[in-house]
Amino acid sequence: MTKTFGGVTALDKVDFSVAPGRIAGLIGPNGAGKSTFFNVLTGVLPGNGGEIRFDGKRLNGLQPHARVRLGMVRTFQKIHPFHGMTVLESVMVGCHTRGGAGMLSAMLRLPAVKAEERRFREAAEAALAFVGLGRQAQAPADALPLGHQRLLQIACGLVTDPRVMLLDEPASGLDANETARLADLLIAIRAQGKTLVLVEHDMSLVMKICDQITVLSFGRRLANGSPDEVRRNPKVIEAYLGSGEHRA
Ligand SMILES: Nc1ncnc2c1ncn2[C@@H]1O[C@H](COP(=O)(O)OP(=O)(O)OP(=O)(O)O)[C@@H](O)[C@H]1O
Repeated sequence: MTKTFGGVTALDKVDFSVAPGRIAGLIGPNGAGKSTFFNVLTGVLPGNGGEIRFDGKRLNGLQPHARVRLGMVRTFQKIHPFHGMTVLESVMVGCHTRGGAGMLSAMLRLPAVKAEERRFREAAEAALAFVGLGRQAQAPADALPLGHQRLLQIACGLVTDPRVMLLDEPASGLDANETARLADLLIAIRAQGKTLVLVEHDMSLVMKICDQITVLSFGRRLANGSPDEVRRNPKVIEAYLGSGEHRA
């Protein structure tokens, strides 16, 4: 994958792959290209070169919602809860990416729509229970503390029944206990056979749960391998020490 912004090469022929049912970490100092990578992968930004394949299917040129329908969802570092909605309603919004009933049927409230809404509600309740927010279902979404907001984001992704989840700094702002709970949750999601790709600055979390780690630096792939291989790689140590971001 290659992506340029004017004269800046944010991604320079970055090679990345992850097998089903694995957790991949994408790390690198500030400005390394991690967010750009997610943006091109999800179709928010067009790439300038390269190819994206998902389960053998070429994704280049597909709109973001089409990629979600194929089973690729993303959570964002910045949280934008739906104002005026409950936690449960927020998760139900995500269900509409997999809904079958059309807009007209929805407006006429045909029986098929009611049945679908019931299915959405059940799926949303199951996703909330899975992330540990079952008891908060009726709370206003924007009143949740940050740790719960992050779990809500994950529930919103899970309810679409994705095959791959791209998580943008899921531990950002969490304390040690909340991060430990998040680690358990991500491992439980992997146990369901789902694939996770994690952009994260919390090195202890990345080292603990990732099966593989790719390190970006100045838009290039600096290293790729197991947590142990990456931790011992002198180029990685230098990139982090040089950036003053050594938080391992
Ligand atoms: N929309 C844009 N227009 C111009 N340059 C951009 C744009 N988005 C990113 N860049 C540049 O591309 C490079 C990679 O940025 P990116 O945000 O992808 O890095 P990052 O690894 O996600 O950083 P961080 O850890 O700080 O989020 C940087 O040099 C950045 O300034």
